[in-house]
Amino acid sequence: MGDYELSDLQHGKAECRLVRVDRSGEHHVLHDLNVTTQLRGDFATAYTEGDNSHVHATDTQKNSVFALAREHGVTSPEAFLLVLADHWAAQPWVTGTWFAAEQFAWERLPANGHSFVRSGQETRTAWVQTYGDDRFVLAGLKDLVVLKSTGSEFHGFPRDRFTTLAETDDRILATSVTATWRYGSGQARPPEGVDYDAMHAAVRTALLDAFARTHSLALQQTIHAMATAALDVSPEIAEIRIACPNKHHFLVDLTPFDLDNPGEIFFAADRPYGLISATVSRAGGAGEPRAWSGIG
Ligand SMILES: O=c1[nH]c(=O)c2[nH]c(=O)[nH]c2[nH]1
Repeated sequence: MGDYELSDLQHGKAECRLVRVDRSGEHHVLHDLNVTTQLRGDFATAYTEGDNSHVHATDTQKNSVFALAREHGVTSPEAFLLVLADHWAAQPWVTGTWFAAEQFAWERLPANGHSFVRSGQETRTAWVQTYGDDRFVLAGLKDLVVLKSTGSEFHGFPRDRFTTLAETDDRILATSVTATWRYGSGQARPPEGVDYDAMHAAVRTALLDAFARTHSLALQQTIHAMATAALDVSPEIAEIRIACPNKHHFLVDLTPFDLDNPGEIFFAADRPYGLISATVSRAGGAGEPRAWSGIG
């Protein structure tokens, strides 16, 4: 047998679907989460020898999601993941943890205080990672689909023998935003007292506003404008990553039908699509690659 090294081991329960009904007020409040747990630590002998004496069963981890939700409630996904992190980081053989949550939005129906309709196309996301006593909190959203029907140009790109794309000074710009930002200010700890719900709402608004207001010369420029608008929301946001597919809309040639097409009829292609991303951080701020480890 060769000489091999084992690394990057982690285990946990993926996609625990947790719904919590808060009945404390006059109207019920729903939190609908998809929670993933992962533990890192001294678990090598489970892999090399099948010795499970250090393995916190993924079933136990799943149970902790539901029981800790009952004990601590769920205010925001970030706060709930911090509860899980504090619990698991303190267990034997655990040197690090990684928790992720997707949150689906529900809106109360007017008829009464306990009927809901799923609202919002996008999903709110959150991650907490621990390395010993260090804590990192990331928040974000995905599948935020936006479109502007003018105010977008694309020209000045290099032309070579493979280039066929026409330059345009008026096109549809459409994308599905994935944005992830890190709360922090230098120390490997999230800032104290962050209102994660309010902050999330403010960043979402800033992203949408920047998308709408930026007269775009490239999706790249729009991404940069959205990222800087998000950082402008609060000094508690240290860095943000944005990834956007360019959902191409091609003007259809209607001349075979003796029709003009003054920017009215488009073919919405679903693939291939451009895929454009960037991270924007505060100048001089320490990047924290550990906070992003494992996050796509
Ligand atoms: O905004 C754009 N950025 C690109 O990099 C690109 N490439 C492309 O073909 N169309 C576009 N549009």
